[in-house]
Amino acid sequence: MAAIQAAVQALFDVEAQKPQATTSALHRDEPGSRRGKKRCHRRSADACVEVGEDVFRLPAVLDEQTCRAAVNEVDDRVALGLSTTRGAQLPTTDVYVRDLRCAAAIHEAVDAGLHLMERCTGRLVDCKKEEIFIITYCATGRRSLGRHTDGDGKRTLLITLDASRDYAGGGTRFYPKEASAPSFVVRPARGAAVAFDGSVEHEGEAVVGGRRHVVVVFATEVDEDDRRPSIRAAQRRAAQSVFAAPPPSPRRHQRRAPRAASAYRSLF
Ligand SMILES: O=C(O)CCC(=O)C(=O)O
Ligand SMILES: [Fe+2]
Repeated sequence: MAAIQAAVQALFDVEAQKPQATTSALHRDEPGSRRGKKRCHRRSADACVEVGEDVFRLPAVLDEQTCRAAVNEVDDRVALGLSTTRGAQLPTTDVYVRDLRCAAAIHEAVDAGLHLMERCTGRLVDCKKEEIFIITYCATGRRSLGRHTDGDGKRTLLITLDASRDYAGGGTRFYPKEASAPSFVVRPARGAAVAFDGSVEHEGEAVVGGRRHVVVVFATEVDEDDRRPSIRAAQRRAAQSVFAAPPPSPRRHQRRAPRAASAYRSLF
């Protein structure tokens, strides 16, 4: 068990790295794939991939149950008229995460996502938890969000809460800074995310069926100050909790130790 714990710890002790252009788990996360339905602690924390300049796909940081709970609560609050909007320029239907019963789980998932963002970009970012919101689109109401940037110096994390079969259209379209590069759409699987530099132009594609819900986090780079170690440690702990399998109970562990150990190794 000690060896397993050490192996898991070693993963998270790796400080910010150059962009991870791995692969596999990501592609298995594509909408519609069976793996998209598994719990996020079964995914590799390294499954981030740069899909365009300064645009990264991240693996699932939220499990299906929490995604469903959040979607239900958001829809209830919208039906009760308890939503906000971002304003005339970018009209949206938003609900603050801080108002949801599952807020703690989403905040932990956001911290895990911010940890992965540091691993992708080499930059430590943080956000104000009370400002995180969920934007909801539906075919018969607010269905899209016009082309915009989120601002220089900002890093945006968007976590998808719906399975791709729950809505038609939708996704985030990116317009690369390189004018000759074509735009592209990212539609992460439920619980998975996309992270990007806020200066990259993007838009919320029109939803033409069903509903789409996205957790929106505007993060900023953390200056070289005393808070860095504690912020980094908190994000690393969140990633450990999200990606590491829960420790087996002592009795189960005694019975099944060899299998558990190999399962851990194949995760990381
Ligand atoms: O819905 C999306 O995919 C984009 C959301 C977005 O860009 C924003 O909330 O600023
Ligand atoms: Fe945006």
